[in-house]
Amino acid sequence: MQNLDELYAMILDRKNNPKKGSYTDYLFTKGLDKILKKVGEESTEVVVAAKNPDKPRGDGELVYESADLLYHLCVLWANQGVTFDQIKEELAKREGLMSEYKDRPEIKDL
Ligand SMILES: N=c1c2ncn([C@@H]3O[C@H](COP(=O)(O)OP(=O)(O)OP(=O)(O)O)[C@@H](O)[C@H]3O)c2ncn1[C@@H]1O[C@H](COP(=O)(O)O)[C@@H](O)[C@H]1O
Repeated sequence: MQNLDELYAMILDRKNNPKKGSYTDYLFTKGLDKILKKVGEESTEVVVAAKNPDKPRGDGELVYESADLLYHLCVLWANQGVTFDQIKEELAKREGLMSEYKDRPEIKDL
């Protein structure tokens, strides 16, 4: 079982100790533009999977594509020197934030 902490740690290890033939190493070697292209593609695939639950994997399609996106996001963070702890700290700062928006006007259809 691999949690996000472990996945990020493994990706960082690939960055610091390049392993020939590894897909993660391939992304780091290609660099930022390639990583951004993959994050963009995988984001779109998440959207398509959510809109088309009748794909071969059914609901599993969204799970599969979401995992792909999370992996590529972790590669982007590692490439840019952003730690997973920073992401968690940012999320933690937002705890309880919703109450600040309780008087926000209802969102109308765009
Ligand atoms: N979680 C992942 C993971 N998710 C997706 N992918 C790869 O992401 C790629 C996405 O598929 P695509 O068809 O979009 O891309 P592609 O055609 O293979 O390649 P390009 O389009 O990028 O040229 C696939 O090659 C997947 O294998 C991942 N590769 C690695 N991991 C994790 O990273 C670990 C180490 O992997 P390596 O770095 O390969 O040793 C693995 O054990 C996993 O835990």
